[in-house]
Amino acid sequence: MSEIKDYQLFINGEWRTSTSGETIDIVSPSTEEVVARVQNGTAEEALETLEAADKAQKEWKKLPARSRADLLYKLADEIEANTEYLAELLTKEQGKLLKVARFEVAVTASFIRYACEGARRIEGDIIPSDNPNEQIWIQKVPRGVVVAITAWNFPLALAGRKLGPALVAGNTIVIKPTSETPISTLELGNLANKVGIPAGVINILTGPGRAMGNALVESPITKMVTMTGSTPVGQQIARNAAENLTHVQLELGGKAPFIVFDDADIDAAVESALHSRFDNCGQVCTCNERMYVHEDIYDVFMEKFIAKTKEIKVGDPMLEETDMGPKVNKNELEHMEHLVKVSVEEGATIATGGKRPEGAEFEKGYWFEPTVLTGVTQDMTIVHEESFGPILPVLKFKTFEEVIGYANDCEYGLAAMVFTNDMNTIMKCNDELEYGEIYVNRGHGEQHQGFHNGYKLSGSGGEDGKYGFEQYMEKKTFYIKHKA
Ligand SMILES: NC(=O)C1=CN([C@@H]2O[C@H](COP(=O)(O)OP(=O)(O)OC[C@H]3O[C@@H](n4cnc5c(N)ncnc54)[C@H](OP(=O)(O)O)[C@@H]3O)[C@@H](O)[C@H]2O)C=CC1
Ligand SMILES: O=C(O)[C@@H](O)[C@@H]1OC[C@H](O)[C@H]1O
Repeated sequence: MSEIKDYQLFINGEWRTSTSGETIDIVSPSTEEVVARVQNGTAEEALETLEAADKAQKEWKKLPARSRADLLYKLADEIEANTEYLAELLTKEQGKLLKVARFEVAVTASFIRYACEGARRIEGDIIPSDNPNEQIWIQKVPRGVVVAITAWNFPLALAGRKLGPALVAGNTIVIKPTSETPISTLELGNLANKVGIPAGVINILTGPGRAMGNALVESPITKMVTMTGSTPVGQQIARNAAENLTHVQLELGGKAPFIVFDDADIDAAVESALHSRFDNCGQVCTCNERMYVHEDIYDVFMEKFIAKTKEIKVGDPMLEETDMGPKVNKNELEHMEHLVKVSVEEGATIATGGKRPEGAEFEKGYWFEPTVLTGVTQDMTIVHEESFGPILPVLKFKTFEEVIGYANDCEYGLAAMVFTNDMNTIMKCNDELEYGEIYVNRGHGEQHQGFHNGYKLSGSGGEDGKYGFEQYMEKKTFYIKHKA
């Protein structure tokens, strides 16, 4: 049994035990052991934190953006300097491979550094007026207090992705990590104090979204909510924020199609399809959630793909040789079993996987085999419901029109992946696929300078890059008339 660490709320630069007297156990997905306890914060503590963040923002926004960035560069350096410690916490709380957890820590620092590069690019406009002796200035100004609500699959990176641009723009932030995986995020509080980020600029509160989350979203002090998570919760947040017309930025669910045309580089497509489905146990928003393979190459493709899938080593995420760890919790594991059951009932065939692995090492933990379903038709549940796990339904197609129709037959619109070497096909996919992010001849994986933008029920507002940075600022228009 490993040591159980108790965490507190991080409010206005101080660690505080909640007056609720209640804690939430954080359970390792690999062992089912309690690895930490976090506070179940109260609505009163949410309000107190928002007030502290609001007060701190009045001073924080006066700092030159470059000075704000200097402090955040130091935070990024500290995150990097604590890679092993933070990575082990991520593996403990989320079950991700230690090598992927190290990548997540690096990405967290990288998200923050990328935001810091924007400190000298907060540009406005000076526009000539129709009136004599008058100018029009449009300035970009911070919104105020930003509430950031994050999901469990990349908890630390999602926090960095939001706090970076929020703080460089001159806002302060209250982060509410998911109750599933909050501990690596909570550690940011210690690092913020260490590098001298002023009290109240970064705050971290824990507690169930329906209580703590609601309290933060519904307050008029909150001037922006940025949330990453499921579509139903995103919709609820949008409803709760509507009362104050609070600006909301949502990164939600997905059901990415992975399309392999008959002229694709088959080996490259197999490799990308494999990683885009099974990395992080399939818990990535842009994952290959359904695969369409042209009938002319289906047999040769699937022989290679299924063989590679069977080679995936499921096991202890702390070990270098492991390829895939567990699902994050019991509910998610049971959701996998449910999806396979429904798929088979609807006529699908399990080509490989489909159940919990056997063996002493899998007695405890939320393990599921990498699963490929064939004989799938477009009307099946698994083609439309997000699995967010290691289950891949595969369908055949004949024509371009047919597969585009299948791909767009979806309530989500986050990401799509396409393998072809034909430029006309690529351009037609760009024109016709209803997705905010399209990957051509490669698997998923955003870059900071891009724009992570979900269509339809996959979100609103978008994140990353210059357009994501813009979300964290308001515009102020200034009409200035002077004496002739
Ligand atoms: N588009 C993207 O970039 C990404 C999308 N996702 C999506 O996230 C989902 C999985 O993540 P998961 O954490 O389960 O998502 P959830 O939607 O269950 O939770 C997301 C966050 O919202 C909080 N929350 C829940 N209810 C409310 C509420 N009423 N008001 C405010 N906050 C609330 C949760 O807190 P708590 O857990 O404490 O209740 C959590 O911090 C998948 O659908 C996946 O597609 C995941 C990663 C990236
Ligand atoms: O949120 C996700 O699932 C992805 O956007 C993921 O989060 C951080 C990584 O950089 C992305 O792969």
